[in-house]
Amino acid sequence: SSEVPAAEKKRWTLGDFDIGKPLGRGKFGHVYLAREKRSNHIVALKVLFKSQLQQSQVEHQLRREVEIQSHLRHPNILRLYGYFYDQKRVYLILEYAAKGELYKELQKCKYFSERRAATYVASLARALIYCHGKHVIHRDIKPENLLIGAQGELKIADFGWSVHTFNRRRTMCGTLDYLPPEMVESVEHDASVDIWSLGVLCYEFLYGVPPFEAKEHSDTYRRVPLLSTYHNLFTLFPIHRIVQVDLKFPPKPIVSSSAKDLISQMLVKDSSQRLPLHKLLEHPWIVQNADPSGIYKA
Ligand SMILES: CC(C)NC(=O)[C@H]1CCC[C@H]1Nc1nc(Nc2ccc(C(=O)N(C)C3CCN(C)CC3)cc2)ncc1C(F)(F)F
Repeated sequence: SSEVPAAEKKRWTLGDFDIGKPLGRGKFGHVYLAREKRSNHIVALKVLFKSQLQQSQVEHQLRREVEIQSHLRHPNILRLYGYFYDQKRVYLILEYAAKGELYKELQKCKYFSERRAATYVASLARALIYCHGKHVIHRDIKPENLLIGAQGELKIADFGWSVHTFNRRRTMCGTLDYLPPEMVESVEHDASVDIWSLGVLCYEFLYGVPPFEAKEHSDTYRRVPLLSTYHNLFTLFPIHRIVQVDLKFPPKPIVSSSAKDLISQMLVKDSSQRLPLHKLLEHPWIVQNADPSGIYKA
């Protein structure tokens, strides 16, 4: 296919694109469907306002996101083809995920079948093995950061909180739902933080709610960025339930003990004891339920 040339080789401008319908709002601006005129390649154009980036002091995070995501090439990682900017805005040229946002699909279905959940978890594990192999930790794996490609395959997007492990960060990041104990206690953390978050995600795929969610207010604080949750931290969010890992499985919906076994091996406080990702791919629940293509066929 006429691949969109890599970021470093080309100076992009807005004139290179026909802008289509808005796809929705991201954290710092709108996302539009767009077509690159020369190649007719369909992309998503994420428009970020410099003023908002400055007042939130996330420029360095954006630079890191662009640097990291533009060098990753994996079927389950959303491509970042390039970027450009003008007086007021920064534009990210991103892969268009035709089937949209996973969290909306999860809200619509309430929860996924074991086959669908296992297929998604296996493809995310393969993407994370690839990232960790390049010393990249995502650190913010959650439904809101996952998109669905044209064939139904999952795409990890939004590397805004990812880091290259050589310069490990101790900053608080991501919404609390998915933070593993060592990050809640903000001690040194490594790639195993992504294993914890994948365990939380697997639980949420199967039950429709994350394992350590506060029962009360669960709709209000849900899906709001860390900042407001952080402010309500000691009222809204039971971080003690994360640090003590009091993992409970509701009676409904009925979930196989094999799935519970896998989740219990990932949501382990001691990060060195969490099931390694390559072992996850050999777990009976994954082997028996995940579609090897990473594509969930209804
Ligand atoms: C990971 C990150 C945190 N999330 C985001 O950036 C979000 C913020 C807004 C959109 C999305 N960003 C992207 N979205 C797509 N595809 C897409 C999205 C939505 C729909 C959809 O359901 N509608 C248009 C529906 C159609 C029906 N009507 C009724 C509602 C909207 C269909 C396709 N591809 C690439 C991106 C990307 F990431 F490259 F920008």
